This record gives sequence, C-alpha cells and structure tokens, in this order.
Amino acid sequence: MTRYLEDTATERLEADEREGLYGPLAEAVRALVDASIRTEVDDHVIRQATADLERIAGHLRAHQLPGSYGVHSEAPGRRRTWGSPVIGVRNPIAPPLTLQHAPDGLVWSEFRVGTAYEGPPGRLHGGMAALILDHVLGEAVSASGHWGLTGTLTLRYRRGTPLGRLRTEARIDRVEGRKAYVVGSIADDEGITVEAEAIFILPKGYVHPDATA
Ligand SMILES: CCCCCCCCCC(=O)SCCNC(=O)CCNC(=O)[C@H](O)C(C)(C)COP(=O)(O)OP(=O)(O)OC[C@H]1O[C@@H](n2cnc3c(N)ncnc32)[C@H](O)[C@@H]1OP(=O)(O)O
Repeated sequence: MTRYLEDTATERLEADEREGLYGPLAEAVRALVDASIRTEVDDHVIRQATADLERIAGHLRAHQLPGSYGVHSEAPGRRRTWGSPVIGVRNPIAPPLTLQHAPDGLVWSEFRVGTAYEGPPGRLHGGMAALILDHVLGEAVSASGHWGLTGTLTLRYRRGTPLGRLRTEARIDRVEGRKAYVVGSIADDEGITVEAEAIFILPKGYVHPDATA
C-alpha cells in the first residue's frame, strides 16, 4: 500500500543531502546489472562476485525500512518518490528519468535505456515502454492539478524503439469529472516510436494526496 508521509523541515534538508548519497548507490547497482548481463569472465570470477554481492546486500540489510519506500510529501505538488521504478533516485531498476515540466503543462524527459530493458534484440521491451508512459502520463495529470490512478492505458507501437537515447512526453487532453484524458509518446532521433493515450481516474471517495500534505 502506498504511504504518503509528511516530512519535517529537518527531513527536507536531509533529503537533499541524502539524494547525493543514494543516487550514486543506485547508479552503481545499475552498472552492476549491465555488467551482470554482459559479462564473459571465468566461472570462478562469477562465483567470487556472487559471494561479494551477497555480503554487500547483507551490509545494506542491517538497517532497513519496514516496507516499501512510499511517497513523501514535501509540499503541495512536490513529492519524493525515490522508490519509483521510473524516476526513483534510490531505485536501480529506474532508468532513471528526470522529468521536466514546461509552462504549458507538457511533461517531458530525455533519457537513456540500456541492456536491462531489452525486448526484441537491441530494442526496448514493450512492457518497459508501457511502464515509462504510464508514469509520464500520470505526471502530466498531476502537473495539471488533478490526480488519479490509471484506469486504461492504450499503446500503439508504431515501430521498434532502439535502446539508447530516447525522449518521452505527455500532456493532458481534457478532464471530465473524475476522469483525466492524457496523451503521450516515446521517440528516438527519427521520431515517434510509441504513442499512448490513457484515462486516469480519481477513485470514488478518494482525497487528493496534496489535500492532506
Ligand atoms: C506522483 C505523481 C505522478 C505519479 C505517476 C505514477 C503513475 C502510476 C500510475 C499507476 O501505476 S496507477 C496503478 C494502476 N491502476 C490501478 O491500480 C487502478 C485500479 N482500478 C481502480 O482503482 C478503479 O477501478 C478506478 C479508480 C480506476 C475506478 O474506480 P471507481 O470506482 O472510482 O470508478 P467508477 O466505477 O465510479 O467509474 C467512474 C467513471 O470512470 C469510468 N471507468 C471506471 N473504470 C474505468 C477504467 N478502468 N477505464 C476507463 N474508464 C473507467 C466509469 O465508466 C465511470 O465513467 P462515467 O463517470 O462516465 O460514468
């Protein structure tokens, strides 16, 4: 269950410092994932690396959160989602994306995807494209001052998306009651590879997270 946690001022200050601590850790694990996929070293080196990694995981597990990272509310409209699989500073699974917000409501990001996200050879896994677009479209809803869960996400894979440098963007189309309609895409240097449209729905009786921040 997602947790929405209010930070104290001290925690907010610490958050900026700790981003500089956890970001490099996640980046090191990302590099490890790529190394793990592509290594061709001798068996004994792999066995030694496995033992080393189990030891390192043990160090990190010595003191842990009781559950998932959750969502920390810093201020209305500003949340720290460091566990996110798309933008999470602390999540090595995240590519990660750094989202940009244009004044007209467009949410966009230029990012890289590597071997960990391969579907067809040399190309982005379709499920990963869906993950990225689900999140970026959701951010566009949030940026418009609305909120909701993904009700329906529809993708059109126009052509294969290469691994490497990509761009994604999303914008809200319209809001009808509790339903926000949003569109977006992923593109490579040649243009759009995946188009997306989605309906985000504010669940019945649900209070916007910023209302409790
Ligand atoms: C922090 C900032 C940004 C973060 C971005 C992160 C993005 C991550 C997005 C996600 O991963 S969300 C997780 C995946 N989604 C879910 O788990 C949602 C699960 N489904 C539900 O919770 C409910 O089914 C849902 C909230 C979508 C709808 O439940 P309700 O009981 O509120 O809907 P209701 O039955 O009252 O219907 C309200 C309207 O929506 C319509 N509707 C309901 N479900 C729908 C659906 N699934 N798709 C499209 N329309 C739907 C329904 O027809 C109706 O239309 P009308 O008002 O026109 O009559």
